[in-house]
Amino acid sequence: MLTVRAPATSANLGSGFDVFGVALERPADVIRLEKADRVTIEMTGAGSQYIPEDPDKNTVGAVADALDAPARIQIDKGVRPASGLGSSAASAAAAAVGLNELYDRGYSREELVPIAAKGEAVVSGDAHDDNVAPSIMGGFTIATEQGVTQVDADIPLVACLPDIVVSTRDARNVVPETARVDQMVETVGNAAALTTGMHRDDPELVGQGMHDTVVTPARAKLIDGYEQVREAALAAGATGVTISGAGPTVMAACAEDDRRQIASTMLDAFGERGVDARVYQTRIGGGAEVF
Ligand SMILES: Nc1ncnc2c1ncn2[C@@H]1O[C@H](COP(=O)(O)OP(=O)(O)OP(=O)(O)O)[C@@H](O)[C@H]1O
Ligand SMILES: N[C@@H](CCO)C(=O)O
Repeated sequence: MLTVRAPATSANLGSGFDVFGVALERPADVIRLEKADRVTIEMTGAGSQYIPEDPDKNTVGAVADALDAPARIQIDKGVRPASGLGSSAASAAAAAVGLNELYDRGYSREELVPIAAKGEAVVSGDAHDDNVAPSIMGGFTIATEQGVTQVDADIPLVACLPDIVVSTRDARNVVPETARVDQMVETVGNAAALTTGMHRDDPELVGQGMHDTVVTPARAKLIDGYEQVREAALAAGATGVTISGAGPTVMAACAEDDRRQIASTMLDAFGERGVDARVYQTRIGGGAEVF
């Protein structure tokens, strides 16, 4: 049996809607695979009771189809579904990397990105690459129609996951259809600052570049306590705060020394709203690993 660990990811980072993503050092999905006559899926772990084992409804089923690689697939979820931490993408990424190796298909990591994205299409209707790209390739990724650009980066992060469910499908329905030119100018500036910050491992520049006035305010309404948690994290030293992916996870960038304080402050702020939450003190990490 082959074992693959694929990390949770955070897409968008504010200014990079549907383009930017980072791999997180933790949490992660772990899947085990062996060749079989047909695809079967067994799920355990965080939120696994809510995830269909039917290959037509699970992200890994679409990936196995795309690679023509039937297998018995056991998935241990470290990433809760509908979290904003790329839960569905982590399984798809792990399956793409693992089945490519199991069946010796010979695809590069970059070539596996659109294959894993077929799994994402099963759950959200769209084959966007911004979670599967970092889960497969690690670091900071810029996914466009031209392909994926990857940069290794080291930025401390705090991911605070409230006990609220926001599906990607619902969160996409509230995205505004248009933006003003002044918002476009601001977004380009912030995205450029963030990209430069990733190259320099500079949490200040990354945090500054996470600011977004187009998509994030519309989605914040789906997350009870978002504004309070954001303000509390900034007051505790976060360099930037935004919604992770489609939410409800709230993501803060910070300096290493401030991470612990920011984590407890974010938990307290959700607690004051009566919302249970869990927090990951994490950082940008590597992509899927085969054992
Ligand atoms: N292997 C899988 N792992 C997780 N969720 C899956 C899987 N296969 C299918 N799903 C379904 O995908 C949905 C969760 O995916 P969704 O994209 O909404 O959340 P997410 O991946 O945590 O968030 P985001 O993409 O915003 O970071 C759930 O309805 C779940 O049942
Ligand atoms: N870019 C996507 C990521 C979620 O899968 C979104 O924010 O809708």
